[in-house]
Amino acid sequence: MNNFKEQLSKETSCIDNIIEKYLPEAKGHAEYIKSAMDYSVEAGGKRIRPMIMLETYKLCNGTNEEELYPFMAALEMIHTYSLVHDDLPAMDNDDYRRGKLTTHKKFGEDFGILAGDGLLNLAYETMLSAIHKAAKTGDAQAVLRYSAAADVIANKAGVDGMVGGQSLDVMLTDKPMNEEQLDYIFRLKTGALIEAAFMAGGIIAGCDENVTKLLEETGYNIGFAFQIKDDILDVTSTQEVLGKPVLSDERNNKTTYVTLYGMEKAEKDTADMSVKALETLKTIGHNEYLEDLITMLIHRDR
Ligand SMILES: CC(C)=CCC/C(C)=C/COP(=O)(O)OP(=O)(O)O
Ligand SMILES: C=C(C)CCOP(=O)(O)OP(=O)(O)O
Ligand SMILES: [Mg+2]
Ligand SMILES: [Mg+2]
Repeated sequence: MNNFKEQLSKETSCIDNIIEKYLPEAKGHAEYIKSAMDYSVEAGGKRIRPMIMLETYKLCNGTNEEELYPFMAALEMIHTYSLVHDDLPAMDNDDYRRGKLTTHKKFGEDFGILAGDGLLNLAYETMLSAIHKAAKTGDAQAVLRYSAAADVIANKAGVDGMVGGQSLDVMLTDKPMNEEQLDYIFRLKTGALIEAAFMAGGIIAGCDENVTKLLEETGYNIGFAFQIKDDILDVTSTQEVLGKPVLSDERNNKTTYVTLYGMEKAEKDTADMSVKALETLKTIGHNEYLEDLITMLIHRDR
């Protein structure tokens, strides 16, 4: 595990460097919004989505890592935009994220909204540009793989994915929530992008539809467990460790996995879903680092 921690910190900074290259240079008339976009992404974050994409690519025997970079950056941009908007006064109204002031607190609410818009659009610009580049070289197979990955990412981020999950989450704030509704919210607001990370890594490596299905299933279990753990940490951690306010769910009168099922079941289900994910993954192949990463996610403290 110590070796894993070292590798994790190295890989996280590698991914930081990869993402940075796709961010805008803050200058000209759009300097302020570009600074807000850069600030939001560069504030930090665990980078687990691009990391999962990269490690799944390796698991599926991908051989040219660089082809994945625009898609890794795009997924982190989409994730970051979602956090910037989630923190807005109209939604969770949080002042801290990733150990720093939230984007709207630092740049104003107008630029919190615009920075999110800018990041979401930049994600598609980045993926389309990679697809166009492959088309120009005449590599039809690459165009097919890249466009299939972009299609999955777009769907999982959209109204039948993350946006849909967040919408029900917002609608049921201050209202009672049943198990089926909580399931829908967890599967979509958090699970969908994690599913996209696993699937896009596999698709770009060239895996077939059966493996893509297994990767989606893996992503579902990890994503769900990840959100349960987020609910647990909201009541057990501290702002210093988390980098974002604790007890945010309680303040917003939100039903969480912990309030609905209790802490004991929350802990157990996190562990069980993570084991399920590892079992599915093992039917595809072996990547020790990815397996350690999954185990780390349920034991994480931030
Ligand atoms: C379309 C949008 C805006 C999507 C946001 C999706 C999302 C997972 C937000 C964070 O959830 P959370 O509020 O439970 O987590 P945190 O504790 O990190 O704020
Ligand atoms: C989906 C959820 C629970 C929001 C936070 O995601 P992360 O915990 O991955 O946030 P960062 O590390 O990217 O800040
Ligand atoms: Mg929220
Ligand atoms: Mg929130």
